[in-house]
Amino acid sequence: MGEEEIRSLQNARVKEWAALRRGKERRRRGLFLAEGPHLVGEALHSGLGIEVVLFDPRDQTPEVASLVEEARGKGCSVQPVDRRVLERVCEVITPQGIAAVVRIPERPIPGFAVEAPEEDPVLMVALDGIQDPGNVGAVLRVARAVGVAGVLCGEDTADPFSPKAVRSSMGAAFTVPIRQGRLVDMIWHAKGVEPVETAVGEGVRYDRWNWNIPVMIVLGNEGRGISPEVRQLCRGKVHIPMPGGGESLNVAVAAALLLYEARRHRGAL
Ligand SMILES: C[S@@+](CC[C@H](N)C(=O)[O-])C[C@H]1O[C@@H](n2cnc3c(N)ncnc32)[C@H](O)[C@@H]1O
Repeated sequence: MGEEEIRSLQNARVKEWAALRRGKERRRRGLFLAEGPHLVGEALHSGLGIEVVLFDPRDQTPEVASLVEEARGKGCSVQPVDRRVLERVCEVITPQGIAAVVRIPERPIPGFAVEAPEEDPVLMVALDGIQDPGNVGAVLRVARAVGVAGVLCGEDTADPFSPKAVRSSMGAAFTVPIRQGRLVDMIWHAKGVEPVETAVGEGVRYDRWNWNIPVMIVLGNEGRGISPEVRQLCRGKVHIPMPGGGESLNVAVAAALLLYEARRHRGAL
């Protein structure tokens, strides 16, 4: 193979990797990008399928060098690339010398297509039209900390595998079971799990709700809240009091308060 041919093949691969910055391409190929040493490390330690680890051999910190060694030891494909290739592929301005192309995980969600254990009532989260990937990532981060069974992301919710959501989840997107699709259909599918609406100033105070049953905390869009069609499926409504005033809480802050309260009620903290 001539040099010209090798260069054009390499260019085609770089184009394919860079295309993963687009949601449509991620879904079509079932792949996403983990950018920087922290996320590449999380991807390696979470046992995800790694297509290829890209690193800049001229900018190897000890952290990058040890990740490359670990990836090689696990039998992953490892590809040295120029710094400009990393910059072209990644969304962050400084990917710190390493990135990985990773397979989107499909982890089973108890109570959703697979049987849930009776002794530990399912705690799930549903995101209805959360637009900011930073908020989606922050919800995933708290969902992992609390130990939820899974997070359902409606089709109008920002992609949890976008570079920004993955970054703000700090790798929680790799381990929390996630499903993406039409939220109404997914709520129907989660049989025996009670969807609970969350809304400012409406329904029962969140610390007076019975969290000891299988429950799905439904969180709404940053502007309009939960859509009417999803509201219709909810069997209860809770709110977090805001005695100091303000229009509402940030959705990830609300998620944290609600999830920790549910866990505390179950005596699991
Ligand atoms: C920024 S708020 C949306 C505010 C929207 N204007 C409304 O009235 O629903 C985004 C989401 O965060 C959650 N949320 C925010 N503050 C809340 C509160 N005080 N009690 C319960 N949920 C809250 C709800 O899920 C809400 O749909």
